[in-house]
Amino acid sequence: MLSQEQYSEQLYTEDEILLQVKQSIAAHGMPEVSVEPGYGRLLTMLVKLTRASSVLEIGALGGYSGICLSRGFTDGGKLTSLELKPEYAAVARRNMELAGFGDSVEYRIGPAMDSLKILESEGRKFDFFFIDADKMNYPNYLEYAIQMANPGAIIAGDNIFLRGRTLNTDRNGPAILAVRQFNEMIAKDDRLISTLLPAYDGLALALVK
Ligand SMILES: C[S@@+](CC[C@H](N)C(=O)[O-])C[C@H]1O[C@@H](n2cnc3c(N)ncnc32)[C@H](O)[C@@H]1O
Repeated sequence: MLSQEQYSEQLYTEDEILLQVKQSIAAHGMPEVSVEPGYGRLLTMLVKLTRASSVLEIGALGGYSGICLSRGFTDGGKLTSLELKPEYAAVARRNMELAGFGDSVEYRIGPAMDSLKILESEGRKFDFFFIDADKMNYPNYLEYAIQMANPGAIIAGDNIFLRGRTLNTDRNGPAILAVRQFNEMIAKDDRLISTLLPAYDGLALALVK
């Protein structure tokens, strides 16, 4: 029997551009940990719904989520994408160009915490955040996002269940503790209106009041 996610996905026709992104990720020996297609479509919808024009992505990989986010832009928009590895950012940039978004993306290479500090010092503000990088820093990324949010901004955080490890009380490694802390912040912080979506590996969604 199909899982709920498999059932949902087989209703959609293959997306040639996103398929090409996945092929390039494999060809470069990169890990295939792009956002799940259903959440990619949700990112497009949310950017469009909120008419977000400045989007910050933490974790570019091969550009899959960058394309999904950019597809939501209405009258122009800019994606700032933070990526640790220059070789991954190069693949992401190429894929963004092939998807027609080469002129609307800016990559900042290096540890995202360093890039965030610089962006904050530049006074940058964003309408939309997609957090999808090293889990240890999820609480730090969330705090930066809240600080750099325009009112009404959306924050999305992927993989909040860590393939079940978040729920396993016998597992208490630093990344797991950090994601639990992130989820509690999302749920309890008075500056946010939020929910957690449990499909796939879990997606946290918050609106900054
Ligand atoms: C799950 S993948 C991102 C997937 C991408 N958002 C997508 O859906 O297409 C995580 C990415 O975060 C990057 N990353 C890991 N640690 C990082 C850090 N400290 N700063 C910036 N990027 C980091 C990895 O190199 C990897 O490309």
